[in-house]
Amino acid sequence: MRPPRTFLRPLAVGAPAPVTEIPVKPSRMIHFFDPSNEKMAAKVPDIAAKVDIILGNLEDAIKTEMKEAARQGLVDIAKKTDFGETQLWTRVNSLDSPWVLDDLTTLVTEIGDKLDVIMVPKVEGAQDIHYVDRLLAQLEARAGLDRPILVHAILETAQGMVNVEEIAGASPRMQGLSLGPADLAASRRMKTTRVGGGHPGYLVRTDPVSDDLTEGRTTAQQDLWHYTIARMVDACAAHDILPFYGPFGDIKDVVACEDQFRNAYLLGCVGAWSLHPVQIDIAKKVFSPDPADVAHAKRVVEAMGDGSGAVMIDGKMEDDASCKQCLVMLDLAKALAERDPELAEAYDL
Ligand SMILES: CC(C)(COP(=O)(O)OP(=O)(O)OC[C@H]1O[C@@H](n2cnc3c(N)ncnc32)[C@H](O)[C@@H]1OP(=O)(O)O)[C@@H](O)C(=O)NCCC(=O)NCCSC(=O)C[C@](C)(O)C(=O)O
Ligand SMILES: [Mg+2]
Repeated sequence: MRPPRTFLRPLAVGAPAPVTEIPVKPSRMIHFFDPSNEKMAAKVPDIAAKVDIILGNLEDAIKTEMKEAARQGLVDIAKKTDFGETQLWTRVNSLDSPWVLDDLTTLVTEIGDKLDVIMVPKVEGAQDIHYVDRLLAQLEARAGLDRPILVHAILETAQGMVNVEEIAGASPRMQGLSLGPADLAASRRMKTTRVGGGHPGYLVRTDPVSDDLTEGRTTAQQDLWHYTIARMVDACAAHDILPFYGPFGDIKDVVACEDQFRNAYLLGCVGAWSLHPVQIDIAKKVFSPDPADVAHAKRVVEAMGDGSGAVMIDGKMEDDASCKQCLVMLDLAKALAERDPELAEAYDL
């Protein structure tokens, strides 16, 4: 770890100064596309206008023989597209792969001025972030960039989970973390073959009511990812960076996707990945606060005046702490309303 006084110094001569705060922009969905797939790539300008973040994926899900085409495809798309307020991210190949050095070198040199965040997969500890941090500083200096590119890490190995706090605080570039449930399940030897979501075998059962152990006992499916998401959220909140749920692979099951996204939203995540256009509106719905919650939050904040003391609203006690909860809701609603006129109207902001 760098000592506090040097933490915010650029890591290369001529590199832009690190940011002191991670900008909090609408980030309800990170929409993945394959830049080597011409059909998908052709849809990028339209999709970019609908999403908060669009991400050109270079890692898993891109065939080995298409790795270079995907990298070049992303360069071409970024150069010719005006993304407006939508953030442009990429997921580069893993740090132990033969492609990542060219991914970083090419992307920062060619389109560094357009890239907001680089997602790094399979991060195992602070050392991985330190490697990317220094390399990005060198490349930014060479490209003459005037703002640093931020870094987002995917938690998808048991080691990454064990080191999640040090990863979150490894560099002022750290923008956030996402859960990678498929690689993480494999790394942990979990016995699920699904990409995120629940499993019917992971359940609790009520006690027996008779000697017949099968009689009258109900079960409830539990959330396989609760511990992991909660731990990731704490690491992010402690370091003032942003947590995201990752992918939900059962594209057809839009109902369970919404449930998984909502669990993550309630636990503190700011967004999730959309792998298919059908998941964009699910994320938009789930990660935009309910207008009724926003109206309640407004009432509490108004009733609390300077935010101290206690008041009764609809039979419930509200105090300094619940006022802070309401401010979290209201700050998010305001940020989204600035971007989305429909939400501004729904929230009356
Ligand atoms: C699932 C797939 C194969 C189904 O693709 P499909 O073509 O079979 O689906 P479709 O329903 O037939 O598609 C309808 C239309 O939508 C288009 N389309 C479809 N998807 C997209 C998209 N994302 N963006 C833009 N357009 C899209 C598609 O091209 C088609 O266009 P058309 O009507 O003109 O024919 C396809 O959606 C896809 O490849 N999605 C992205 C997959 C991906 O990025 N996976 C990696 C992230 S998850 C991961 O890595 C795990 C993790 C974190 O690492 C870990 O847990 O460890
Ligand atoms: Mg993965």
